[in-house]
Amino acid sequence: MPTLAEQIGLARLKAVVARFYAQVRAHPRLAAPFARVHDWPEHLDHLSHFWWVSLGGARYLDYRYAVPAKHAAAGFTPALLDDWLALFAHTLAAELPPELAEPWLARAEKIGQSLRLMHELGHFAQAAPLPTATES
Ligand code: HEM
Repeated sequence: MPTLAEQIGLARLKAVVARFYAQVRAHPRLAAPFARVHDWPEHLDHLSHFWWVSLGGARYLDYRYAVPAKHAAAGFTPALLDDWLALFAHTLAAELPPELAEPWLARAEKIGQSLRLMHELGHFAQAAPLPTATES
């Protein structure tokens, strides 16, 4: 049974990732946090590899991801995650047949839940100074 990554194929996966981030950069709320990305070709390479491996493909890049630190720095919030997931669902439905789009979206939703939990547990607050007792 081929993995989901293999069923999609690397070229098609890369095209989905590129289209998604083009839409992110034009989105009224997601564009601002993503303005911190300066090397878009590199970001797209890293994200394509991230999804390839997340969907069962073999690693082909020697890159260490720093997902909590980067999302803390980017100002991740649950509301932005809702925007992100809605846009991702839209891109997947436009680019892929449902039997490939649906399991990919399910994987994204699971990762989104982990990010939401990290946010709730305060992992993303470490990059910012904690409020002091005198501030209310
Ligand atoms: C399920 C949803 C999401 C997934 C799977 C995801 C995944 C990732 C991954 C794998 C990276 C690369 C990290 C690295 O290079 O070490 C990344 C970077 C980034 N993500 Fe997300 N992300 C999600 C949601 C969001 C949301 C809601 C925001 C809004 C703030 C966001 C903002 C960013 C930014 C700005 C970067 C680039 C940071 C930098 O290079 O400095 N992400 N994301």
